[in-house]
Amino acid sequence: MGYAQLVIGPAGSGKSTYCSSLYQHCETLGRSIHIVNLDPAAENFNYPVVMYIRELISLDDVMEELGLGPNGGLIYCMEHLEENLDEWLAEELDYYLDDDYLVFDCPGQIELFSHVPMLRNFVEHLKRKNFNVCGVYLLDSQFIADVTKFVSGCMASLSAMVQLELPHVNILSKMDLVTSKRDVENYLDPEPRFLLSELNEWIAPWFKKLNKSLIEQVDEYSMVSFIPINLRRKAGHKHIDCQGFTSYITPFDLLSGIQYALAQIDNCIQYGEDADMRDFDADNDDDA
Ligand SMILES: Nc1nc2c(ncn2[C@@H]2O[C@H](COP(=O)(O)OP(=O)(O)OP(=O)(O)O)[C@@H](O)[C@H]2O)c(=O)[nH]1
Ligand SMILES: [Mg+2]
Repeated sequence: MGYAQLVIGPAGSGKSTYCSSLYQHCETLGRSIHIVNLDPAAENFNYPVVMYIRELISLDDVMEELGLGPNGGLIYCMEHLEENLDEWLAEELDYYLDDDYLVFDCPGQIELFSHVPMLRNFVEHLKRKNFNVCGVYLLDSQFIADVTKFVSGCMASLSAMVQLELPHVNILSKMDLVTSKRDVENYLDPEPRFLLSELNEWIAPWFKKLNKSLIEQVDEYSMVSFIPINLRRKAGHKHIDCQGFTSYITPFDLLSGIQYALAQIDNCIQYGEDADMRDFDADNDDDA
């Protein structure tokens, strides 16, 4: 049994930064994770990779040789990955099976996980290879600055969840950029009624029915809850909250977000439980 996180989310939402922070966090814990970069446009990232899609195909080559634009080129690269799943990925994955933990850093074009089928087929492939996979959706904290943005962010996350059919964890990234404590409290685990009344304040009255059904959708899937993380601020930096209180960021503050997110994700894919069960079975065998 293998374990995997599929790290997705809109362009610039902090996916690659999350992957590198997760790598560092696991390194300090002495826990092994392997990162795979699936972005054919990415030239620089701050983590070691075990697989890198540019070894298979690169966006620059595709754009140059086929005369495609960046988004058409990306779709072409992902289709190429899909066609080569059996050769490239399966061959590489064979090294990473038992109890291995892979983290896939994906490109930020949301069509890849909202309606085009490549990532879904990719996930199916991982499942067939006996991987437990969790979708980790990153949303930039600027989405909570205004309720209309927030609802659109939720809908994009929801469409990824429906399309990929995976256990799903939402992360609100770049929390250091949020200055209003009220926003944080209202949006991390928001009440549908709160969202609806805020939306109705913003949008013309004839959209009320639409607002209601949007919020009902979000509520029905009970996915509107976000784990906040801040990967930018350095320990020791001064933080002044909205009420004017000054505090200093401790290394623990920085760690706690990613630690909590990892625990939630591990729980979704039952990481650790299988090992516990094996230990339990082994103990029972010894007793017998
Ligand atoms: N302030 C702040 N900036 C962050 C944080 N996390 C990421 N960033 C910045 O956000 C920008 C985008 O981060 P990336 O990690 O490259 O985002 P991405 O989702 O991988 O982007 P694409 O792969 O291009 O879609 C970079 O300038 C990061 O330094 C954070 O917690 N706080
Ligand atoms: Mg990236």
